[in-house]
Amino acid sequence: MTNTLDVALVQVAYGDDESVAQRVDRVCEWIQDLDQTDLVMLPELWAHGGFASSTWSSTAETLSGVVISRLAEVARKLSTWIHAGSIIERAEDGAARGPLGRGLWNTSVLISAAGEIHTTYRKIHRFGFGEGEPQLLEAGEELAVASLEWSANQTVRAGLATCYDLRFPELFRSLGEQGAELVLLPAAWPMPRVEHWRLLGQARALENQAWVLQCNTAGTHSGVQMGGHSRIVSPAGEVVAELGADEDVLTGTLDLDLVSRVRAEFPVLGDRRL
Ligand SMILES: O=C(O)CCC(=O)C(=O)O
Repeated sequence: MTNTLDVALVQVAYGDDESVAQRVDRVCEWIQDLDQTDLVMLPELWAHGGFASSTWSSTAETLSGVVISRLAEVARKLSTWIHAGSIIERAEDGAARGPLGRGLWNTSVLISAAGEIHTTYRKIHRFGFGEGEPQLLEAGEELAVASLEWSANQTVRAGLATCYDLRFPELFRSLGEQGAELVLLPAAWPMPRVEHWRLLGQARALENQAWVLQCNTAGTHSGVQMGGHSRIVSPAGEVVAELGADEDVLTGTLDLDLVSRVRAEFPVLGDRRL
């Protein structure tokens, strides 16, 4: 039996006039209307706003807040894994607040088909060159590789990375060393650099011989036009499917056995000099 994973990447568009609560309602309804799939994926900070940094501290929530609770409910109802994209995570009362003492992170959350939080990943590389994320958010310090199982003998090891992380190949290499055959990358990547997004997504897939799912944001918010072009890239670095710039859903079926076939046919990873 072949090991396949059906995926739906939800490229959410938003502006400045929709509240977080309205967007959560809209996106949860949208996911429930999708055809049955094994994994639904959302963009980085789709609820809190990728570049809405002036409101992050007021809209931030804990992992048991509204965004994740609502998506967990949907995952349970549909019996589907949901990669929630990321949220601005606020530390629980009394929990460690990180070196800046802010207690806020850009955290990706993978929810199982049973509606449980399965894996979290706090974005390691903060974007903004001293402003925005590095000023307001703590940096993540731990890699995350999750084992997903969606039916008998259907499994994959998936590494988590977020947006700007795409520019740091050593992170992806480390995920591969921990067994990642697939990388899940939600983003709020701007239109002016969309060619970097496309080039680097293919490079990360090709050099690690792993599937890469890039789920970006659409629309314009906080004065920044988002790039869209969510895509599915194969372990051979080929773009299997790609969206345009508008709000849309990208669906596809990943042949997970392709990872071992590509690695056996062209065993470049074995020639590394450490
Ligand atoms: O690296 C880039 O060009 C965009 C990164 C970014 O927008 C982010 O990490 O939020």
